[in-house]
Amino acid sequence: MTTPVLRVRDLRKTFTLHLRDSLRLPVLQGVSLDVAAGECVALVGPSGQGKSTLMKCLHGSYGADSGEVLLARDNGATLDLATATPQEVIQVRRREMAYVSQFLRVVPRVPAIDVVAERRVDADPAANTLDDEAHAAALARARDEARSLFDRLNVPQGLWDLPPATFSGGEQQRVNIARGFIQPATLLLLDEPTASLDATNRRVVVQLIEEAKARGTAVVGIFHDEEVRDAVATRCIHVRHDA
Ligand SMILES: Nc1ncnc2c1ncn2[C@@H]1O[C@H](COP(=O)(O)OP(=O)(O)OP(=O)(O)O)[C@@H](O)[C@H]1O
Repeated sequence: MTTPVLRVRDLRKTFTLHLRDSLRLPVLQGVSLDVAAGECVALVGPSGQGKSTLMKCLHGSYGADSGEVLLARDNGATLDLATATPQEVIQVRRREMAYVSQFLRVVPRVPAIDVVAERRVDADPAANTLDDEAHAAALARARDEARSLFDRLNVPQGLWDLPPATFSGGEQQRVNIARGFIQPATLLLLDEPTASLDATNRRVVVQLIEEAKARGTAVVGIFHDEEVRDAVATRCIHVRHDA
């Protein structure tokens, strides 16, 4: 078997509720899992058991009390996201790790097309030189790719050049999905990517996930929609407080 892209070892995470006499809430109590290239692991379990908390640990947003979150990097090194520095986390997020949350973090005044294209430009070495022409060419390429994703996700063309702040929930979610998928990643984290979508667009997202798996991306997701989960998951992992 090839080395997994992601190895989680005995991960423990406790929240301390400072407004409630420092009450300690142990959420992850020894989670271990491996995810290989091309696999899609679905996190399942009742509400409040720690699925989103685990995703945030995998994304390097939360540290842990103990345990490891080992990501195999493109350069052959391994990074422990549980103890990585903010700079290391930012670096792997640029090219190797993508996260699609349920909600879009909207940047005021940036048009939808650039919310998506920027993610690609940030990851493109050709765009990050002092050469203005190379940067402009990379931006033009990224915008073309963003347009084709918007097309597939049925985002109305009239919205492409508008900032997404006023878009509907489903429209914002599709911008978020396009942003998450435009840059091929080693590890793709999906937190309810189809929550606000209609059946047609759910099918497009299923196709995008299948294409990512076929490229060798390791996918971890929370999918409350069982039809989507059944279509994409190669395995389910139960997340429970007493795991
Ligand atoms: N930042 C936080 N501070 C304190 N407690 C938190 C924090 N985030 C989550 N929790 C608590 O941790 C527990 C797990 O929450 P989490 O959101 O990970 O569950 P979940 O399994 O994703 O739930 P759902 O399926 O409802 O989204 C819950 O009891 C929640 O109240």
